[in-house]
Amino acid sequence: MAGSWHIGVIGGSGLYDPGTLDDAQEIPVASAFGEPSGPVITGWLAGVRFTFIARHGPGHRLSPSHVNYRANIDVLKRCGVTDVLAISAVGSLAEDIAPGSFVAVDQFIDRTAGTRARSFFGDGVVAHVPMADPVCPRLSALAADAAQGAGATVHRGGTYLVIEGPQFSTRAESRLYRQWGAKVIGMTAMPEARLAREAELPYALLAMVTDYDCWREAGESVDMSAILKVMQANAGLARQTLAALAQSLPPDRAASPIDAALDHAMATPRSHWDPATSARLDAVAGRLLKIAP
Ligand SMILES: CSC[C@H]1O[C@H](OP(=O)(O)O)[C@H](O)[C@@H]1O
Ligand SMILES: Nc1ncnc2[nH]cnc12
Repeated sequence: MAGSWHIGVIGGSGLYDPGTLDDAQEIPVASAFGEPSGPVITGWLAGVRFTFIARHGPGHRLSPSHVNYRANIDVLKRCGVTDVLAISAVGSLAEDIAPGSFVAVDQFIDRTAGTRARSFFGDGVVAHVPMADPVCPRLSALAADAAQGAGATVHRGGTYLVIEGPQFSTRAESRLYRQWGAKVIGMTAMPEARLAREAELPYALLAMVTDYDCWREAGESVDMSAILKVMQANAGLARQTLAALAQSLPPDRAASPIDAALDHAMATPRSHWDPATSARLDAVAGRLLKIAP
């Protein structure tokens, strides 16, 4: 069934506000999963609704390990977002992916420490969603086209290696990740992408390349001051990408298979759902809760 687009944007390092949105307002949205990273801003661009949240919060006070990824996705779902576009600063693991360019990521390798809450499920309601293709190809292509239209150099496809951080990698790690075929490295895409899938939200990630990490022979290492310079230049381009995306979205949003990701994922029959857990899942699994058990 076709409907309207409502794009949720998660702004990463350097992107702490969405730029000018028509009718922008901060809306109070509480999550059953705790505090989101910061204010939720909603508004319009070219007649398309956008709702924005800054991943590290105002003033970048949350480290990658302390972002409440569940609350962020849950509040976007509660706002009625249909699709999530994540924007992230990353290091490049490939010579041809230069700082300043963008990568429309299509795969992830998760090397986080396992301490981040990475599922909405458990506690008496068990689900296993497929993650073989973690990125929505439609949203990713639209975002890549929009970034290109805004003037960015865009690489389509590439694996994002997610480390726990907050320290950058050692050279041995960085070189190992290249052997694994990863193209970019960052600290935040997991569990964000997993949670978006559980919430039946098509997810795409536009990675803004800020550095070459530390794998190159020349001996340079990653340096926050160099990263900050690239991030400042990229933030404007990211906002222009949102404007270009709004202009280019098809007028109607055709349904995506990801909108029904939970259909074949539930291990626990509805009759056995824990009542407290199902109350917390009123947004994430709201579609299933509306169907008679
Ligand atoms: C500022 S460099 C390290 C920092 O930037 C990235 O965050 P985000 O994905 O939110 O843009 C990276 O993952 C680290 O958290
Ligand atoms: N080299 C790098 N490693 C991890 N996260 C990053 N974010 C930006 N550059 C990065």
